Amino acid sequence: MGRRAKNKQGDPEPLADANEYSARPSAKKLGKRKAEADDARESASKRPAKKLKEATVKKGDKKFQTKKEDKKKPKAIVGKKKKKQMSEEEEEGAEDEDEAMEGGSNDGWEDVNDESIVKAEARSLFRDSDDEESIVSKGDLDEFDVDGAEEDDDILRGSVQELDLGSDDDEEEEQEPVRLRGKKSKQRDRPMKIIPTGSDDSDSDEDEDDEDGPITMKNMEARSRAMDVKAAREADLDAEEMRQAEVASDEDELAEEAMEEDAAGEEGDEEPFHLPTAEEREEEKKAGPPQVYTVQRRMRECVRVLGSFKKRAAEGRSRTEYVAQLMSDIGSYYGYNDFLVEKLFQLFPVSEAIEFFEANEVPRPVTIRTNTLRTRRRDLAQGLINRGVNLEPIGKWTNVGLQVFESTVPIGATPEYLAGHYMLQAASSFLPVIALGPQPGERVLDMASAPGGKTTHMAALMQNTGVIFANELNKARTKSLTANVHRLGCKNVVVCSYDGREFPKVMGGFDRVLLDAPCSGTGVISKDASVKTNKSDRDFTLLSHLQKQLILCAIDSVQPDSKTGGYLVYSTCSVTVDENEAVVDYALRKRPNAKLVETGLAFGVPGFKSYRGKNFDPRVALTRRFYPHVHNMDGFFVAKFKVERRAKTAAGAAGGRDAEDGAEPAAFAFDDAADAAIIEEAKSELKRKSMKAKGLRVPARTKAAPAA
Ligand SMILES: C[S@@+](CC[C@H](N)C(=O)[O-])C[C@H]1O[C@@H](n2cnc3c(N)ncnc32)[C@H](O)[C@@H]1O
Repeated sequence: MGRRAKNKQGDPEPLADANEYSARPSAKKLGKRKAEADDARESASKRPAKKLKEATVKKGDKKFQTKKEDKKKPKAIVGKKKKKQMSEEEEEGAEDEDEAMEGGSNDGWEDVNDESIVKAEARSLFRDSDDEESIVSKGDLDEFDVDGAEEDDDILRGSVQELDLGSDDDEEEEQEPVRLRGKKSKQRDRPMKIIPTGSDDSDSDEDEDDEDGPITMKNMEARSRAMDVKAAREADLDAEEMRQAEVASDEDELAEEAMEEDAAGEEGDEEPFHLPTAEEREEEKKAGPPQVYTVQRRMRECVRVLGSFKKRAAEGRSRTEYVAQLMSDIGSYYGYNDFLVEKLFQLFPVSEAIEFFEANEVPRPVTIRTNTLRTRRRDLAQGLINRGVNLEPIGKWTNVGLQVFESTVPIGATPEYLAGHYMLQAASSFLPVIALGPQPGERVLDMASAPGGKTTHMAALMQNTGVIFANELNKARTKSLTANVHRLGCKNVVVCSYDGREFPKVMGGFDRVLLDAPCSGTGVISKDASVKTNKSDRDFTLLSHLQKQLILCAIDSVQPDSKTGGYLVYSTCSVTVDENEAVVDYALRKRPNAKLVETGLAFGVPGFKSYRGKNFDPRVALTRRFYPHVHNMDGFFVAKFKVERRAKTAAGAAGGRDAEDGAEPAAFAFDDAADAAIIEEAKSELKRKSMKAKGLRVPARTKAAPAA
């Protein structure tokens, strides 16, 4: 995977890939963290400008054929195992390109101003779009329709190394094209004359001419025979390619094993690894921060041992000791406080935890959301490309997102930005709005809305109809919210400033509610490193409590009888369970009329059904988690509820919370009563259990359990 591809917001991997990720050993990478992180930092916003030049490929160019053949290669050729090897080669390739750009006439940025390139680039931008925009755009771009249009797009989008970048057709015959892993393309081995027919005495030119000529009674049989032979030969060649690719794959695996052995050999030169005892760790702490090299090596060793404990652990040492050492080293290496390291470490299998901490050191891709109230994505892309912005659609899952790779202008100050054509917005922030799916004409509440990324997205989806109440507790933050609402031309938004916990008292009966809750921000550490050290246990307790209160109010603000909706989406930019699954589970228990439903998001990892001995409602698996190391986006959580009419319960009647009559419940009066009833019941259950354990006679239950 190339530098660009590595940072491109490609279609995020499904869960299966997350598992695969977790299975990948990370220890090897540790020693190279600095270099890789620096490289990634640099590349997160870059892609080789040569891509623009690739857009100049013409119809009939041999590159099309090369790419077409490349497409046939089995996946093994570009499998994950080769990532490292490929990225090294691609870097070399990228350097070559840079040199070419400096010295030659093919300066990538000059190319940007070439209208045809801009159009060709724009064409590649909208290939995956499945929205109206793409339908509209098609006509404009028809002039670029050439044979093998599919392949054209692939060429424009392909990794640089996969392409022959020579711009001169004449030269191409002589030049050895740049190939993946320096392997010779099988395409080049194909005989020029591909149809050895019975009438082989004729020269190849004639054959070709003949092929293009009209089918006549006379040549029909020969032509049919020739086609059969051609098909058979193609099949042979494909089989041969497959075979060779498999051989290549095996060779790569052997090479990788050899590299691992070499590395082990090098390590063998070092002193044997010794896991410090608790006392030694204490002494080391007193002596000041350990050498980076020591920490790196220890982390590598601990991950290795924990990955195969029985085989590799030193005699007499426990798993807990290795884990303790590893967490301590992660803390000092990445700069987290002990509390947060442990909290985050516990979320993943060991090697995946390292991937997560690593990913937090690398910035996420810069992404923008097209404001469809003002423009279309293709027009925006074209305008920005004209200004020297190198961008591409984020992925198939969004038809409004663009990823910015490089820009000669500040993205937050272009005329398009000032005119409200886009919002600078993390890709993960699109997700809750997509999940909520607000409809035109609806009445929507955004309970915690500043600075308005999601509010303005919803306004666009609702086509400026209906009404969105954009609430924000912090008055100072309503300024940026209001500014964005104006800049993006949202006319259906009412900004208000209440504590979210006052809803639905202030206002209720919404078709849809978004609660993008205040959170610890453990999903956005790459943006705000202060989270690493400024969060304590108490913070999480308080936040979780606030989130639980807010979610109940959000549920109560939904109109269960909504003709079009009746949904709530709860989201956070945190990955901790206390702020996510625990809150959702609490809401399910407290509000039996709220049911979890599918988020409708095509990717993401299911929420935890149980965590550290605590079992959640099994439906919690319908929620979705997003991780920096898996999806290359901020850590995020999304849960979607369908709110139904409340059934009359004893507890509801006692608390006066009965929506059967359509009255808005008095938020806290009811909540307290309902909570008290549940607590009371839990206490009596405990008492019953304890009496039973003591062998005492247990009295009959006096109260019916609340509906599950
Ligand atoms: C995660 S941010 C919201 C981001 C916003 N949804 C967006 O997309 O731009 C959470 C917001 O909740 C606000 N907030 C905190 N406590 C609140 C409360 N009790 N009621 C309403 N808003 C609150 C914070 O000031 C913060 O602006």
